[in-house]
Amino acid sequence: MSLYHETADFLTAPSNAGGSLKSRIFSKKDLKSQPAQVYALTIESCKWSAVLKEVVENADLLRLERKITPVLSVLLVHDLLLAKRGIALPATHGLRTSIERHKARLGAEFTKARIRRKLSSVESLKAHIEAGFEIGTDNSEAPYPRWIRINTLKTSIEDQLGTTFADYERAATVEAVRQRGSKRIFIDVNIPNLVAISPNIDISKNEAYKTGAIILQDKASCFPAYLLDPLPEDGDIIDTCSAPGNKTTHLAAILISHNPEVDECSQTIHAFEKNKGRAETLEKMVNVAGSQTLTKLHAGQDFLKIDPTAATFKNVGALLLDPSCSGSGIIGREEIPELHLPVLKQGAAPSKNTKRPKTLDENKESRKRKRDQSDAPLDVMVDDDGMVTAVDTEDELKARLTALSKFQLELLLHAFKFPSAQKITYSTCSLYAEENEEVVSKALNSAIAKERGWRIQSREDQIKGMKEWPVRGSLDACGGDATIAESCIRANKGDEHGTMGFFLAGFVRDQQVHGDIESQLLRDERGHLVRDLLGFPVRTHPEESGNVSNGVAAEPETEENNHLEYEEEWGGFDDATEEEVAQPVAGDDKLLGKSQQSQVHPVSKHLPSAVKRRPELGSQKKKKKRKQ
Ligand SMILES: C[S@@+](CC[C@H](N)C(=O)[O-])C[C@H]1O[C@@H](n2cnc3c(N)ncnc32)[C@H](O)[C@@H]1O
Repeated sequence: MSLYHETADFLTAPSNAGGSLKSRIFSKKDLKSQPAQVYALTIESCKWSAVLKEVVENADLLRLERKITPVLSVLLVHDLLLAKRGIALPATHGLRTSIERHKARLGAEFTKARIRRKLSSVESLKAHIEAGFEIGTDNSEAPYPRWIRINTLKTSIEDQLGTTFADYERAATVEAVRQRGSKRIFIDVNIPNLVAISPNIDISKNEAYKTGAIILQDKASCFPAYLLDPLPEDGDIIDTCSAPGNKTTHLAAILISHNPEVDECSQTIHAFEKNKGRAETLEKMVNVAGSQTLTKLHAGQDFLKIDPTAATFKNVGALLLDPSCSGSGIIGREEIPELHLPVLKQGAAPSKNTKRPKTLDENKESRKRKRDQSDAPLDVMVDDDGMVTAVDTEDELKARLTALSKFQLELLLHAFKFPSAQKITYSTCSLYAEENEEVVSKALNSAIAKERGWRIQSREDQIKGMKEWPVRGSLDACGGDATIAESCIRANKGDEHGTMGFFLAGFVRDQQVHGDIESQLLRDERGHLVRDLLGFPVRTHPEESGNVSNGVAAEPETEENNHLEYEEEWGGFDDATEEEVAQPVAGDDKLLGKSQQSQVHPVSKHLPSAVKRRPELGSQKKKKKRKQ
């Protein structure tokens, strides 16, 4: 099948799959063409389709070439007129010859289309298209604006408003930027340094984008790093599942916002990414964003396999968990730019192979229908790692969600084990309660959470923008616990806030209260426990509390204490995890219904409840590394 037929299939297929357009194209196994070529042709042809529709209609191509469908005509005429190498088919191929024999006529109509727009050259027409001005026939609201995070490691919001966005009209609401054909900017009220611009504008060719000064990142995807808010006293940070790196680089920007002197910042972000290919993307993103000096990449490393008590992680005070999930909250088909299809002129008989072309209104209707169908049962699920799973039945969906949630819980329980950790965020871009509130409830009910004093970060203890965010967790999915539901943060796909579907919860603990025994134990240079003659671990300050045998008597013997010794003997083998994963589920709703909209609590003056701690890192060593 040719590049043109394969691309036409993506443009006309009903959208009942999750995942972004990109992931659907790149994960399609039997694609004959290069996925990158299919993706580029889809996007570019849509962008140019208003002009190409005019060209094809005025050249009367559909009447003259009955075998060419409206979608194929847009794709082929796009390449004939605009691609460097023309139509990517052999010179004798039927599709190519049926377009090329009208080359002169199509070229003349293209020139007329440009002149009608009062543009002096093809270059100025290109600039006009890139700026998104050609969506004028449709002023309807698009479901999503384009969210852009200003990367404060490289620039400031003031600089960007004066340069990249200098000629944008300022919008007071996010609704105002969603209007197609507009050129507006909205400054977000919840997340600092975040803006939304009109959806038709392609910013990817802009210098600020290419240099990493601005980063395309959905508003909801900015929630986790903002909620975690790593402060200097939080020490090092772990991003457990990092690629492609949106949240890793956001963490770095927040770190520096609290430590304006980059050289003075002694904190490290440990960025784990299990998949080596994705780790390469992560590295590129970290470099482009300018956060490489703050980030230690653990490429190809599985976070679940690291020892939380290792000396390298002894200063880790905060962890961000954004694990693989079903990806059901990802904005899928809606991201495809509007496609204008040519129609046959009145009176002309439709060609044999051409279904009656739809009018613009009909197209809008069918797109709306396709969007509405996105809640219908899935036949394929594309997760946010691009993994495709066939899901024909409710049982298959359930099995997939069970597997994902088991992994997600395991990850969260592993994060609870870091001795100095006091803050954790857990997030997914899934709409399913199984991967969200239910994971949170199971984690809170786990033995390790209770032993180590982990609790959910209440809404009133959350950072301002998250406390004020109105969409909260599902009460049903939290087993009727209003405090937990209120503490959970959700973002709905397709509501008035213009975000992707997302879930987030914060966990905190007070080190003084839980009296973490591990931090009181003496370790040798390799991080192994130092033991006395009887084999008991020795405390760092034996004069205060004696050895651990005394400590055990003073503190109740816990599974965790036993666990510590066990881990020492067996090199980190962890038998508690499976047991904890098997904890019963709180609440048995299978799929999440409507998100709960709650009243905003009065602004509390309380500090986040996690007790702060000074990092103990040798900053000299790091300063050297950064200068290299
Ligand atoms: C949802 S994506 C992360 C998105 C990322 N946080 C961002 O904002 O750009 C999940 C990533 O976690 C990686 N991953 C999954 N399991 C992992 C594990 N056990 N350890 C480290 N990385 C893991 C996947 O390969 C995938 O790249």
